[in-house]
Amino acid sequence: MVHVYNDILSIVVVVLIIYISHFYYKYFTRKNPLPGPIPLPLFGNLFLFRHDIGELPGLLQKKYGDIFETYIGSRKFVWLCREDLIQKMTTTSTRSNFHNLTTPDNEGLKEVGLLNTALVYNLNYKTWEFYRRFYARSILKSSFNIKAADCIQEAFREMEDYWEQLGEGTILEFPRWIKRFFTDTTFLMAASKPTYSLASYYNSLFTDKKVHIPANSLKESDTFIRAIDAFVTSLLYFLLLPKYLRELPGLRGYTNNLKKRVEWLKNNVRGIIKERREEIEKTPEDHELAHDLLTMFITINTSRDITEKIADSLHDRPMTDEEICGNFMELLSGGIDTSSNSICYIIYYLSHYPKVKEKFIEEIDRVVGKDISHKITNEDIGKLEYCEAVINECSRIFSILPSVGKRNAKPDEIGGMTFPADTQFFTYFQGIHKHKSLWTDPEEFNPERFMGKNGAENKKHLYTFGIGLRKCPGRNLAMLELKLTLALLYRKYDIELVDMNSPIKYHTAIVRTCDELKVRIKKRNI
Ligand code: HEM
Repeated sequence: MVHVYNDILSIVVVVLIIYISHFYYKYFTRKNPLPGPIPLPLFGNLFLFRHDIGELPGLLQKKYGDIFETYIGSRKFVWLCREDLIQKMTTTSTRSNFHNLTTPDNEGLKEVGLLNTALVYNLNYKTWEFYRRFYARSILKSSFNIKAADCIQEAFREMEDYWEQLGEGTILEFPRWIKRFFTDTTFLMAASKPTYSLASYYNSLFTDKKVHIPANSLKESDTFIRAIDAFVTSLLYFLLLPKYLRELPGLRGYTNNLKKRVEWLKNNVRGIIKERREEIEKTPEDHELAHDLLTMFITINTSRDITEKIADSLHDRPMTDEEICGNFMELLSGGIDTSSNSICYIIYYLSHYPKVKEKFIEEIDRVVGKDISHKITNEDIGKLEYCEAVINECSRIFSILPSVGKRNAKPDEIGGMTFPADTQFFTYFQGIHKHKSLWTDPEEFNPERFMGKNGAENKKHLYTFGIGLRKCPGRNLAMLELKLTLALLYRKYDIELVDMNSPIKYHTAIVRTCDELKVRIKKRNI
């Protein structure tokens, strides 16, 4: 018996040695070798990802230069950290050679049901163009900005009421509040429906006066937030991690949990769509329908269409429930984490740069006025130039999405090297945003670089909202949300960090997520 075991063990060892030798033979004789950490068989450089994935490429850039490679499992990823290396990706035509990172047969995305469902992982340009057209004629329109500004101010008033109840000077865990705030505003804009997420967070604190929330909503709103988080994580997790790693004993539970939460979100959104369809059917033809994104999705190219002439000969059909569901989920996930985390980092930087903060508040007082009952208009927001420069500078120095993935359809040349079709690239925006060839004193927080005559030129090198064809369709709305929220906060309040010595605490899962930012909020003496 012992002999049999020894024989099996010898075979296993021989197979392993052959496998590892073959792996390294292939690795060291690969075409177009780039510098980068040496991968392990089966795992690649996965263990390096114990570092934050926003920071890791920066560390590797210092060691290996502006173009290097890493491996996840056996998949190779080429990192591009200098602006000239991503130039070919700036083209906005669907005939561009550079597309989203996914492939038409990505098994992970198929498994979680996120392939070709909406915009992000859609490789079918006929439907992708239809949805992009929808964004262009809805969210990017100024008429939608009016609705957005109303929703933001409504949710802000609610948040202030809770702060008032908690008492001035109470320490607030700001990332929790602002995420709830953007969840409520985004949902109000998208579906004119309350999610009670601010209310449920307030009720979860030790407060005397609880807010009345309809039964079930409290639990639903927390599950909802967790489901959106799972959705965002899944976008990267299922795209990149091969099945054999997702199914490892330590990861299987996590994988299943993500799938369960994404499924919960889908079912919930399907329910919301069904409810709204019924409401629309019951509304007489001569009555106005709710002016929100959900109604736009449902009525597009129907007799009740409330969108602005989206139809053309190529896009003249209504959307199916599954299309609406996919787009609605992306809309929610695209807008909440990005905006709420941006606000946290802006508060952090403003607190550490008092002169910038002074100028920033001076502009808000000048443009919006000190009358806090004044409803901030879109015209006011348009005039907040320095505020926009602060947002831009913050996203340069601490990029909220440090990198995005791209893939070439045909062989292409980058940096003097020819890459075969289907090479997987990561454009490392954070590296570009701090590259000495582009920026003077890149480590210095200086919003002035986005003001005046140099400002417009510098903005061309800022990739906050991505690049080329897939550039963020929510960018105008995002800018409006950030400027308005900052104006509402700073026109009325002094925001102090509780610990000025603490570095920013965050982790990156696509978006750099602020884990902790304790603040004290007091009314300003105005
Ligand atoms: C501060 C806020 C935001 C930032 C920093 C941001 C950033 C980005 C970036 C970097 C991309 C990837 C672009 C690329 O692949 O090159 C993207 C795509 C996208 N964003 Fe945003 N975004 C923000 C807000 C929003 C909002 C408010 C929405 C929705 C209303 C939204 C919806 C989307 C969608 C649907 C895509 C996928 C586009 C496609 O693949 O065609 N984002 N965003």
